Amino acid sequence: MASPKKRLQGLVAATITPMTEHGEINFSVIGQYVDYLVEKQGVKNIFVNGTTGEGLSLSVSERRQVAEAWVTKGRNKLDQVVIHVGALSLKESQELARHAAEIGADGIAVIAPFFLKPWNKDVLINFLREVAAAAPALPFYYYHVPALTGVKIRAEELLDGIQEKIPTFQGLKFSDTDLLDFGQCVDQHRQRQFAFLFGVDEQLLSALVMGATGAVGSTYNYLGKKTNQMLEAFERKDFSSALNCQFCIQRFINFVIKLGFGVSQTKAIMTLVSGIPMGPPRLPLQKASREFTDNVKAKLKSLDFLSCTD
Ligand SMILES: CC(=O)N[C@@H]([C@@H](O)[C@H](O)[C@H](O)CO)[C@@H](O)CC(=O)C(=O)O
Repeated sequence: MASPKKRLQGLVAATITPMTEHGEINFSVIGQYVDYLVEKQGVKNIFVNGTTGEGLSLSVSERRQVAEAWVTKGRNKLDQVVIHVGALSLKESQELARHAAEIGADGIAVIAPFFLKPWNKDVLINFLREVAAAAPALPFYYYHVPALTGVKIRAEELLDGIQEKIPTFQGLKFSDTDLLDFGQCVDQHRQRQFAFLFGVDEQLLSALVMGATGAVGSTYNYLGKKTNQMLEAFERKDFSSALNCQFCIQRFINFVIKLGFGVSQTKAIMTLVSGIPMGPPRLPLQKASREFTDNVKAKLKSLDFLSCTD
Protein backbone atom coordinates (compact mmCIF):
# COMPACT_ATOMS: atom_id res chain seq x y z
CA MET A 1 0.00 0.00 0.00
CA ALA A 2 1.09 3.53 -0.60
CA SER A 3 2.25 5.24 2.55
CA PRO A 4 -0.53 7.46 3.94
CA LYS A 5 1.42 10.59 3.13
CA LYS A 6 -0.11 14.02 3.33
CA ARG A 7 -2.41 14.53 0.35
CA LEU A 8 -0.68 16.30 -2.49
CA GLN A 9 -2.26 19.75 -2.64
CA GLY A 10 -1.62 23.31 -3.70
CA LEU A 11 0.61 24.14 -6.60
CA VAL A 12 2.87 21.62 -8.27
CA ALA A 13 5.37 22.95 -10.82
CA ALA A 14 5.78 20.75 -13.87
CA THR A 15 9.53 21.14 -14.04
CA ILE A 16 11.48 22.01 -17.13
CA THR A 17 14.53 19.87 -17.88
CA PRO A 18 17.35 22.39 -18.24
CA MET A 19 19.65 21.71 -21.17
CA THR A 20 22.94 23.02 -22.44
CA GLU A 21 23.23 24.66 -25.85
CA HIS A 22 24.52 21.26 -27.05
CA GLY A 23 21.34 19.50 -25.97
CA GLU A 24 22.72 17.72 -22.93
CA ILE A 25 20.96 17.93 -19.57
CA ASN A 26 22.28 20.77 -17.48
CA PHE A 27 22.24 19.26 -14.01
CA SER A 28 24.31 22.12 -12.62
CA VAL A 29 21.32 24.50 -12.33
CA ILE A 30 18.84 22.16 -10.64
CA GLY A 31 19.81 23.20 -7.10
CA GLN A 32 19.35 26.84 -8.01
CA TYR A 33 16.04 25.99 -9.70
CA VAL A 34 14.72 24.33 -6.50
CA ASP A 35 15.63 27.42 -4.47
CA TYR A 36 13.97 29.68 -7.00
CA LEU A 37 10.69 27.71 -6.87
CA VAL A 38 10.60 27.66 -3.11
CA GLU A 39 11.87 31.15 -2.33
CA LYS A 40 10.57 33.23 -5.22
CA GLN A 41 7.43 31.39 -6.29
CA GLY A 42 6.33 29.73 -3.05
CA VAL A 43 6.00 26.40 -4.87
CA LYS A 44 7.09 23.34 -2.90
CA ASN A 45 5.83 20.45 -4.99
CA ILE A 46 7.17 19.35 -8.35
CA PHE A 47 6.22 17.04 -11.17
CA VAL A 48 9.32 15.77 -12.95
CA ASN A 49 9.79 14.36 -16.46
CA GLY A 50 6.28 15.20 -17.61
CA THR A 51 5.27 17.10 -20.73
CA THR A 52 7.09 20.28 -19.73
CA GLY A 53 10.13 18.24 -18.67
CA GLU A 54 10.26 16.58 -22.12
CA GLY A 55 10.21 13.25 -20.29
CA LEU A 56 9.26 11.31 -23.39
CA SER A 57 12.14 12.85 -25.34
CA LEU A 58 14.74 11.67 -22.80
CA SER A 59 16.41 8.28 -22.66
CA VAL A 60 15.57 6.03 -19.72
CA SER A 61 19.02 6.64 -18.32
CA GLU A 62 18.53 10.41 -18.55
CA ARG A 63 15.11 10.16 -16.93
CA ARG A 64 16.63 8.29 -14.01
CA GLN A 65 19.38 10.87 -13.61
CA VAL A 66 16.94 13.80 -13.82
CA ALA A 67 14.63 12.21 -11.24
CA GLU A 68 17.54 11.60 -8.93
CA ALA A 69 18.85 15.13 -9.28
CA TRP A 70 15.49 16.66 -8.33
CA VAL A 71 14.99 14.33 -5.37
CA THR A 72 18.51 14.99 -4.10
CA LYS A 73 18.45 18.76 -4.56
CA GLY A 74 14.91 19.01 -3.24
CA ARG A 75 15.60 17.13 -0.03
CA ASN A 76 14.53 19.17 3.04
CA LYS A 77 13.36 21.96 0.74
CA LEU A 78 10.46 20.55 -1.25
CA ASP A 79 7.34 18.89 0.16
CA GLN A 80 6.70 16.37 -2.59
CA VAL A 81 8.49 15.21 -5.72
CA VAL A 82 6.32 13.22 -8.11
CA ILE A 83 8.05 11.49 -10.99
CA HIS A 84 6.30 10.87 -14.26
CA VAL A 85 7.28 7.34 -15.33
CA GLY A 86 4.94 6.83 -18.29
CA ALA A 87 6.49 5.25 -21.39
CA LEU A 88 5.40 3.25 -24.40
CA SER A 89 7.19 0.20 -23.07
CA LEU A 90 5.71 -1.33 -19.95
CA LYS A 91 9.17 -2.61 -18.96
CA GLU A 92 10.67 0.87 -19.15
CA SER A 93 7.80 2.31 -17.18
CA GLN A 94 8.23 -0.32 -14.49
CA GLU A 95 11.97 0.25 -14.35
CA LEU A 96 11.37 3.98 -13.85
CA ALA A 97 8.71 3.30 -11.21
CA ARG A 98 11.08 1.03 -9.26
CA HIS A 99 13.80 3.62 -9.59
CA ALA A 100 11.52 6.38 -8.28
CA ALA A 101 10.85 4.26 -5.20
CA GLU A 102 14.54 3.54 -4.69
CA ILE A 103 15.55 7.19 -4.76
CA GLY A 104 12.83 8.23 -2.31
CA ALA A 105 10.38 10.05 -4.59
CA ASP A 106 6.96 10.85 -3.11
CA GLY A 107 4.84 9.51 -5.92
CA ILE A 108 4.70 8.36 -9.53
CA ALA A 109 2.43 9.35 -12.37
CA VAL A 110 1.70 7.67 -15.68
CA ILE A 111 0.13 8.77 -18.95
CA ALA A 112 -1.73 6.40 -21.23
CA PRO A 113 0.54 4.69 -23.77
CA PHE A 114 -0.04 6.61 -26.98
CA PHE A 115 1.33 4.61 -29.93
CA LEU A 116 -0.23 1.19 -29.55
CA LYS A 117 -3.14 2.57 -27.57
CA PRO A 118 -5.39 0.95 -24.97
CA TRP A 119 -8.79 0.79 -26.66
CA ASN A 120 -10.89 0.73 -23.53
CA LYS A 121 -10.81 1.44 -19.83
CA ASP A 122 -10.00 -2.12 -18.75
CA VAL A 123 -6.98 -2.34 -21.02
CA LEU A 124 -5.70 1.01 -19.81
CA ILE A 125 -6.17 -0.06 -16.19
CA ASN A 126 -4.25 -3.27 -16.86
CA PHE A 127 -1.29 -1.25 -18.09
CA LEU A 128 -1.43 1.25 -15.22
CA ARG A 129 -1.79 -1.52 -12.65
CA GLU A 130 1.38 -3.26 -13.84
CA VAL A 131 3.34 -0.03 -13.55
CA ALA A 132 1.92 0.83 -10.13
CA ALA A 133 2.74 -2.67 -8.88
CA ALA A 134 6.43 -2.05 -9.59
CA ALA A 135 6.42 0.62 -6.87
CA PRO A 136 3.91 -0.70 -4.33
CA ALA A 137 4.90 1.77 -1.63
CA LEU A 138 4.45 4.88 -3.77
CA PRO A 139 1.26 6.86 -4.31
CA PHE A 140 0.16 6.51 -7.91
CA TYR A 141 -1.38 9.27 -10.05
CA TYR A 142 -2.98 8.92 -13.44
CA TYR A 143 -1.93 11.71 -15.80
CA HIS A 144 -4.89 12.41 -18.08
CA VAL A 145 -3.80 14.40 -21.12
CA PRO A 146 -6.01 13.23 -23.99
CA ALA A 147 -5.01 15.99 -26.42
CA LEU A 148 -1.42 14.74 -26.39
CA THR A 149 -1.90 10.97 -25.95
CA GLY A 150 -4.92 10.67 -28.23
CA VAL A 151 -6.42 8.31 -25.61
CA LYS A 152 -9.89 9.71 -25.07
CA ILE A 153 -11.10 7.39 -22.32
CA ARG A 154 -12.91 9.67 -19.91
CA ALA A 155 -11.29 10.14 -16.53
CA GLU A 156 -14.63 9.60 -14.83
CA GLU A 157 -14.89 6.17 -16.43
CA LEU A 158 -11.32 5.30 -15.54
CA LEU A 159 -11.73 6.24 -11.89
CA ASP A 160 -14.78 4.05 -11.42
CA GLY A 161 -13.54 1.22 -9.19
CA ILE A 162 -9.87 2.11 -9.73
CA GLN A 163 -8.75 1.63 -6.14
CA GLU A 164 -9.87 -1.98 -6.18
CA LYS A 165 -7.57 -2.53 -9.16
CA ILE A 166 -4.76 -0.17 -8.18
CA PRO A 167 -4.57 0.01 -4.38
CA THR A 168 -1.90 2.72 -4.50
CA PHE A 169 -4.07 5.03 -6.61
CA GLN A 170 -3.97 8.42 -4.96
CA GLY A 171 -5.14 10.91 -7.51
CA LEU A 172 -5.64 12.35 -10.91
CA LYS A 173 -3.66 14.92 -12.84
CA PHE A 174 -6.27 16.26 -15.21
CA SER A 175 -4.80 18.18 -18.15
CA ASP A 176 -7.97 18.75 -20.13
CA THR A 177 -10.65 21.40 -20.43
CA ASP A 178 -13.64 19.07 -19.98
CA LEU A 179 -14.95 20.35 -16.67
CA LEU A 180 -17.93 18.00 -16.79
CA ASP A 181 -15.54 15.04 -16.74
CA PHE A 182 -13.38 16.66 -14.06
CA GLY A 183 -16.38 17.63 -11.91
CA GLN A 184 -17.78 14.13 -12.08
CA CYS A 185 -14.45 12.67 -10.95
CA VAL A 186 -14.58 14.91 -7.87
CA ASP A 187 -18.28 14.38 -7.24
CA GLN A 188 -18.10 10.59 -7.37
CA HIS A 189 -14.99 10.24 -5.20
CA ARG A 190 -15.36 13.07 -2.74
CA GLN A 191 -15.44 10.73 0.23
CA ARG A 192 -11.98 9.39 -0.66
CA GLN A 193 -8.77 11.22 0.02
CA PHE A 194 -7.82 11.47 -3.67
CA ALA A 195 -5.87 14.43 -5.02
CA PHE A 196 -7.64 16.13 -7.91
CA LEU A 197 -4.94 18.13 -9.64
CA PHE A 198 -5.99 20.37 -12.47
CA GLY A 199 -3.59 20.93 -15.37
CA VAL A 200 -4.97 23.83 -17.41
CA ASP A 201 -3.43 26.79 -15.65
CA GLU A 202 -5.46 29.48 -17.40
CA GLN A 203 -8.70 27.85 -16.16
CA LEU A 204 -7.68 26.86 -12.65
CA LEU A 205 -10.22 29.03 -10.86
CA SER A 206 -13.11 27.21 -12.56
CA ALA A 207 -11.58 23.90 -11.50
CA LEU A 208 -11.22 25.11 -7.91
CA VAL A 209 -14.95 25.80 -7.88
CA MET A 210 -15.42 22.26 -9.21
CA GLY A 211 -13.39 20.83 -6.31
CA ALA A 212 -9.77 20.69 -7.49
CA THR A 213 -7.46 20.06 -4.54
CA GLY A 214 -4.40 21.35 -6.33
CA ALA A 215 -2.85 22.05 -9.71
CA VAL A 216 0.07 20.84 -11.78
CA GLY A 217 1.31 23.10 -14.53
CA SER A 218 4.11 24.64 -16.50
CA THR A 219 3.32 28.23 -15.60
CA TYR A 220 3.73 27.65 -11.86
CA ASN A 221 7.46 27.74 -12.54
CA TYR A 222 7.19 31.49 -13.04
CA LEU A 223 3.58 32.42 -12.15
CA GLY A 224 3.55 30.45 -8.91
CA LYS A 225 3.46 33.50 -6.70
CA LYS A 226 0.54 35.05 -8.54
CA THR A 227 -1.33 31.77 -8.67
CA ASN A 228 -0.77 31.24 -4.95
CA GLN A 229 -2.41 34.63 -4.37
CA MET A 230 -5.39 33.31 -6.30
CA LEU A 231 -5.51 30.13 -4.19
CA GLU A 232 -5.35 32.18 -1.00
CA ALA A 233 -8.14 34.50 -2.16
CA PHE A 234 -10.25 31.50 -3.10
CA GLU A 235 -9.61 29.90 0.27
CA ARG A 236 -10.84 32.98 2.13
CA LYS A 237 -13.83 33.17 -0.24
CA ASP A 238 -12.71 36.45 -1.74
CA PHE A 239 -13.88 35.49 -5.19
CA SER A 240 -13.49 38.91 -6.69
CA SER A 241 -9.76 38.98 -5.85
CA ALA A 242 -9.40 35.39 -7.02
CA LEU A 243 -10.97 36.33 -10.34
CA ASN A 244 -8.70 39.33 -10.70
CA CYS A 245 -5.69 37.04 -10.24
CA GLN A 246 -7.04 34.54 -12.77
CA PHE A 247 -7.68 37.28 -15.32
CA CYS A 248 -4.21 38.65 -14.78
CA ILE A 249 -2.75 35.19 -15.40
CA GLN A 250 -5.02 34.68 -18.39
CA ARG A 251 -3.86 37.94 -19.95
CA PHE A 252 -0.29 36.69 -19.95
CA ILE A 253 -1.10 33.14 -21.09
CA ASN A 254 -3.41 34.47 -23.79
CA PHE A 255 -0.65 36.74 -25.00
CA VAL A 256 1.86 33.89 -25.35
CA ILE A 257 -0.68 31.46 -26.83
CA LYS A 258 -1.30 33.97 -29.61
CA LEU A 259 2.43 34.06 -30.29
CA GLY A 260 2.62 30.25 -30.34
CA PHE A 261 3.15 28.57 -26.99
CA GLY A 262 4.52 25.19 -25.93
CA VAL A 263 7.42 23.62 -24.09
CA SER A 264 10.09 25.53 -26.05
CA GLN A 265 8.43 28.82 -25.19
CA THR A 266 8.07 27.78 -21.53
CA LYS A 267 11.84 27.30 -21.46
CA ALA A 268 12.39 30.76 -22.91
CA ILE A 269 9.97 32.45 -20.51
CA MET A 270 11.42 30.71 -17.48
CA THR A 271 14.92 31.76 -18.51
CA LEU A 272 13.76 35.37 -18.78
CA VAL A 273 11.83 35.43 -15.54
CA SER A 274 14.15 33.43 -13.29
CA GLY A 275 17.49 34.27 -14.88
CA ILE A 276 18.33 30.54 -14.75
CA PRO A 277 19.31 29.26 -18.20
CA MET A 278 16.90 26.55 -19.30
CA GLY A 279 18.55 26.08 -22.67
CA PRO A 280 16.91 24.88 -25.86
CA PRO A 281 14.42 22.01 -26.09
CA ARG A 282 15.34 18.69 -27.62
CA LEU A 283 14.34 17.81 -31.17
CA PRO A 284 11.71 17.52 -32.55
CA LEU A 285 10.98 20.75 -30.66
CA GLN A 286 12.64 23.90 -31.89
CA LYS A 287 14.05 26.70 -29.79
CA ALA A 288 11.66 29.63 -29.28
CA SER A 289 12.28 32.35 -31.85
CA ARG A 290 14.09 35.60 -31.06
CA GLU A 291 10.86 37.39 -31.98
CA PHE A 292 8.95 35.42 -29.32
CA THR A 293 11.54 36.16 -26.67
CA ASP A 294 11.62 39.88 -27.50
CA ASN A 295 7.83 40.13 -27.40
CA VAL A 296 7.63 38.32 -24.07
CA LYS A 297 10.41 40.41 -22.62
CA ALA A 298 8.50 43.57 -23.46
CA LYS A 299 5.28 42.14 -22.07
CA LEU A 300 6.95 41.00 -18.85
CA LYS A 301 8.32 44.45 -18.31
CA SER A 302 4.84 45.94 -18.64
CA LEU A 303 3.34 43.60 -16.04
CA ASP A 304 3.76 44.30 -12.38
CA PHE A 305 3.47 40.71 -11.15
CA LEU A 306 6.53 39.46 -12.97
CA SER A 307 10.04 40.68 -12.92
CA CYS A 308 12.35 40.31 -15.84
CA THR A 309 16.06 39.64 -15.64
CA ASP A 310 18.14 40.83 -18.57
C1 LIG B 1 -0.44 20.53 -22.48
C2 LIG B 1 0.41 21.13 -21.42
O1 LIG B 1 1.60 21.22 -21.58
N1 LIG B 1 -0.22 21.55 -20.34
C3 LIG B 1 0.49 22.11 -19.20
C4 LIG B 1 -0.15 23.38 -18.73
O2 LIG B 1 0.53 23.87 -17.63
C5 LIG B 1 -0.11 24.44 -19.85
O3 LIG B 1 1.22 24.70 -20.22
C6 LIG B 1 -0.76 25.74 -19.38
O4 LIG B 1 -2.05 25.49 -18.95
C7 LIG B 1 -0.76 26.79 -20.49
O5 LIG B 1 -1.65 26.43 -21.51
C8 LIG B 1 0.51 21.10 -18.07
O6 LIG B 1 -0.76 20.53 -17.87
C9 LIG B 1 1.53 20.02 -18.41
C10 LIG B 1 2.11 19.41 -17.25
O7 LIG B 1 1.62 19.50 -16.17
C11 LIG B 1 3.35 18.65 -17.44
O8 LIG B 1 4.30 19.21 -17.97
O9 LIG B 1 3.39 17.49 -17.08
